[in-house]
Amino acid sequence: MTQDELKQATARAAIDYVVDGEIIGVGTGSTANFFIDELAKIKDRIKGTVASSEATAARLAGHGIPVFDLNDVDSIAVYIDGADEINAQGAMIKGGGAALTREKIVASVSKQFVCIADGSKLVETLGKFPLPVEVLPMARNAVMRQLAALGGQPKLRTKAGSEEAFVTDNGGNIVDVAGLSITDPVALETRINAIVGVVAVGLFAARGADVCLLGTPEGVRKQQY
Ligand SMILES: O=C[C@H](O)[C@H](O)[C@H](O)COP(=O)(O)O
Repeated sequence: MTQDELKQATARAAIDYVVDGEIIGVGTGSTANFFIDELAKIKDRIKGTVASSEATAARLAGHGIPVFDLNDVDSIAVYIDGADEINAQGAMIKGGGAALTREKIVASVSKQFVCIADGSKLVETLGKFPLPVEVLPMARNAVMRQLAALGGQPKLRTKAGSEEAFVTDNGGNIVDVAGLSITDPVALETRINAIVGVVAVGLFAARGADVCLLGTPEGVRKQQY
């Protein structure tokens, strides 16, 4: 099976977690896109969605699925999203697609977090994938110095094929921190959150996944935390 087929299988399995008549939180990225396409097939069963990025909102709307502003919603039954890495405890690195801040907000108000990922995302220790951190543009160099002091190698994310800083949906920049071996994800998340100028860190550990649906050649493996 190709990686895309594994992503599609896990996205399909996530439909079992959709709660009828409720609002569903929807993540960002290639795996989340497969989920959106599956959700479109049962769109009449749900009240609507809250999107974690402009790209996700556009794809949902393209399928005719209602997208609500988070401020107009009281509760979200379940949040379904991919990950760049996930460990055996359900802690994740996210933000490869630069959507980490809105993803974290939507996840934080959702009753359940279902991570959908192909098997390559399961790791023993988080950190091989450079850790994305969203920063306010005026603070990026100051924040990068502090991230270097934590032992990582921070690098400003640039627009594809350009030297210009990449700009998120929120007007922020992204710093990717390589070289971290994250043995205590909750502690590092707390430490980076405390740096002034950081908008959000792509460590989802204090609020990790409740369930992971991992696509493997032997089928979709379910892990509950
Ligand atoms: O910002 C992007 C998100 O955190 C994604 O969930 C993450 O990058 C995984 O994306 P993909 O499903 O494309 O591997």
